[in-house]
Amino acid sequence: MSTERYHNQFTISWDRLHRDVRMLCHQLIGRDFKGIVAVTRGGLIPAALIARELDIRLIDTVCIKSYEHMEQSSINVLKGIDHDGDGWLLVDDLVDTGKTAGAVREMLPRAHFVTIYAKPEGRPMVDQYLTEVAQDTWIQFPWDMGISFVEPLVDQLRTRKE
Ligand SMILES: O=P(O)(O)OC[C@H]1O[C@H](OP(=O)(O)OP(=O)(O)O)[C@H](O)[C@@H]1O
Ligand SMILES: O=c1[nH]c(=O)c2nc[nH]c2[nH]1
Ligand SMILES: [Mg+2]
Repeated sequence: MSTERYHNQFTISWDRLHRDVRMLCHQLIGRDFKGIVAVTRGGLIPAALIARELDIRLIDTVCIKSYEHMEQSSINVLKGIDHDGDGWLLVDDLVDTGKTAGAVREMLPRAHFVTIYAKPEGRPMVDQYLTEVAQDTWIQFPWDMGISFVEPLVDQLRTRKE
């Protein structure tokens, strides 16, 4: 872990993400949305999965950057949107400090805002989320990971002793 804020890691596999998104979709079924606005980049994959489950074809984006790995800087809006979100589903992967969500909420005050994961500081910013994660935990998403070889334990210990 490379910053002071995060002491634990919560690793999400593709399977887990897919299952969690589908569980959130169960809570959204029956609502009639005009379309989805995904918060790039993290919101794009949940948005695609939600669109498939709820049969939504109209998908727009707001493009925001604030983190460089685990370090947050000021919110940089690269692309906004020309409506207030009325009738739209707004999707991001997670809410952490809530700063990104705050900026997005200002742009789309009437949208129904969902995230898959929410940490306590940012939680009040969203209308709905699936799973709460502790504030000091970094959520490691599958698109930021790769499958790699792991040395057998005995070899790891031998290397450490040498
Ligand atoms: O609640 P906050 O503390 O503002 O953090 C949450 C935001 O941080 C991440 O995005 P990031 O800026 O890393 O960009 P990305 O979606 O392109 O990975 C994540 O996807 C959320 O959008
Ligand atoms: O991949 C991520 N995991 C997190 O826990 C997080 N918090 C803010 N931005 C984040 N990105
Ligand atoms: Mg993001």
